[in-house]
Amino acid sequence: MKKNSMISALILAGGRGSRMGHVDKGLQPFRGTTMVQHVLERLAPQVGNVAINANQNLAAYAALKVPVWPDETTGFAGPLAGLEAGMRHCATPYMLSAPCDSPFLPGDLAARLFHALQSQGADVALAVTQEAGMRKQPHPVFCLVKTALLPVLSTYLAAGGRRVDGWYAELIVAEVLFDDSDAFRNINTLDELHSFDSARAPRRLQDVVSCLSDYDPDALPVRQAQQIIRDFVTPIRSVEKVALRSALDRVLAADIVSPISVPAHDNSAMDGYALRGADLRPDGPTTLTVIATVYAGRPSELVPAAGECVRIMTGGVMPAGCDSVIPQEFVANVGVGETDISIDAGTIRTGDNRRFAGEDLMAGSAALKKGKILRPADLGLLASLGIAEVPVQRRLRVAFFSTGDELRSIGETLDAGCVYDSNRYTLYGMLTRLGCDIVDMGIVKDDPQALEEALRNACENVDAIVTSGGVSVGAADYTREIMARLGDVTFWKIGMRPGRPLAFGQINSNGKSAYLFGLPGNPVAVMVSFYFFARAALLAMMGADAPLPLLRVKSAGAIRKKSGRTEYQRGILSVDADAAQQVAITGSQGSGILRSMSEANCMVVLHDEMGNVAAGDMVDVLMFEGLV
Ligand SMILES: Nc1nc2c(c(=O)[nH]1)N[C@H]1C(S)=C(S)[C@@H](COP(=O)(O)OP(=O)(O)OC[C@H]3O[C@@H](n4cnc5c(N)ncnc54)[C@H](O)[C@@H]3O)O[C@H]1N2
Ligand code: MOO
Ligand SMILES: [Mg+2]
Repeated sequence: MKKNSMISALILAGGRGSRMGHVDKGLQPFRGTTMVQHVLERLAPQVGNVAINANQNLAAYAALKVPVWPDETTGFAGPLAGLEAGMRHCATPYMLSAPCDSPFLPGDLAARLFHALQSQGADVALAVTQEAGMRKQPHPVFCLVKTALLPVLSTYLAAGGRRVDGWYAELIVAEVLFDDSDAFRNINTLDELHSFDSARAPRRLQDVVSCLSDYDPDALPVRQAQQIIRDFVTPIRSVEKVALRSALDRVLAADIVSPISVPAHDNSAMDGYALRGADLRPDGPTTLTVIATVYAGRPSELVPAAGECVRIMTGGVMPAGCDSVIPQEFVANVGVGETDISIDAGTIRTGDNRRFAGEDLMAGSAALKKGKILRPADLGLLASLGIAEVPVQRRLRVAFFSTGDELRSIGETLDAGCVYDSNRYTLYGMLTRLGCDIVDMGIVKDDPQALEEALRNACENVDAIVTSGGVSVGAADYTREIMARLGDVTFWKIGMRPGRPLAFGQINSNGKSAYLFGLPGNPVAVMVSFYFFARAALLAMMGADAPLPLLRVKSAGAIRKKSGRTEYQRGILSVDADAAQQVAITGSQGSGILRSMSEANCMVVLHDEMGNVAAGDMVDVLMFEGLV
């Protein structure tokens, strides 16, 4: 991100911190340093210089080696007094402000506000965010103002004005929509501070790994790699409300408690006659008089007396006193005008064909749990509760690219020795099906500068990055070197086939960070590593709870397998002559044979301890497709 030397930044740290128990917010410890230091580190690369507005503990702020300016209007007059102090000392034509309790602010805040201010001829540009289905949320203290407005601000303050939006009402304001509302989160209470600190604390991989007694990055068992990844990633915390249909395949962000009982009344499960079970004679036919008809949606006030019944349709509300329904095909209509019915002894028992109020969902009970991925049945269930909008996790943003000089995109000439890039298409498919917002960054050459640029660019814009290629030990594989330089990334050789090399960690650029999955280049290896490492991690980041069930199936033939490593063989599950399920592997299992994946409908998971498999042995299988 380029610095804009026409802008000075001012960190607003002048408040009383009353919601934090009157502590100085900016100086609160946060992730190894202080809140204000985080804000400073995010702003410094964007602007010419940074200063702080503070009214207490001035020496502690001055220790950050930036100028500290207290309010000139007395009595903790709020953020406008801070802006006034900042503008009075500001030597540049523009001043950017941000509060000291917003440690996640965007790396492009200055650039985007500046662009909007200039292009719209505005006095002030401020950040706004909008979550789907919600109203726009302005963030008035994340603003860029023209320093020349100082006299206007001083006049407003002198007249007793204190509200930031009140002052803006006198100005031309440009609003800039940022799509990451997480970035503007401010931390108001000590509780929030502590929960952020522990929940999103950037742990080092070293700390996670040190919990394992027998860690060997060059011979890491699959289960250990999965555990390290699971322990390292943390869920995103941004929630949005969406209309029910848009919630399909999204991750539910809060428990849903049933506001009503479904069904709301006892009702009939059959078209037939509602009756009192006590009227049924055990020793001979029962004759009952039909006194009315009840249709679904049209409850009746009638209360049948002994010896009476009511014709009822499926879903019709059970009349008071009735507890059983006889389907109409089991009765004989008798009597004059067929007003009576006759039921043979033993045809039904008391309570048959009656559906109870709340038997599907009881008012006040948990209908759906947070973390569930909403499938068609869940949409229906929510609809049955009359719920029109659902809180879901915001979509995870994932960038991906392929690395390698030998790669060509489809549409390009396939030069000698080159291959078409297929990994970007398998990754596109897998990420899309997982419900991620994807950014396809194309092919990146085996060139250190291009790789660094691509990784930094991705890091500043997404939650996670998936790359393919360059993670083994080849001479042109710069990927490892650059990844390691940009953050906390580890390189493993995992005890598995295919997919042995894997890079995993977190990289940083301009105050932003993103998780990184450096998958191996071989076309089958990239898919297998995605399914068995990246998938679970991305789901965990989405806050989703979606374990994969393994089926146990008979192997149709013998399979060669080395013990001491996990092998993921591509298989076809079918039924044999006795209608029993069996699985056969799909011919050549090389890591470059993508056909083996395409022909397969499942993966045979052969665990570490297993050796060769004989025909008829039971093996674990993971199906590629679900029902929908
Ligand atoms: N001396 C060693 N060599 C290799 C080892 C090893 O341990 N020691 N591991 C092998 C294994 S296992 C794998 S898997 C690969 C992984 O290699 P890289 O991640 O470095 O990937 P590349 O070298 O860039 O490419 C490998 C292979 O895959 C083709 N490829 C790459 N990207 C794509 C793409 N987007 N679309 C289609 N095909 C792609 C590439 O052309 C190479 O053929 O390393 C082994 N070597
Ligand atoms: O593990 Mo590599 O994936 O064999 O090609
Ligand atoms: Mg390589």
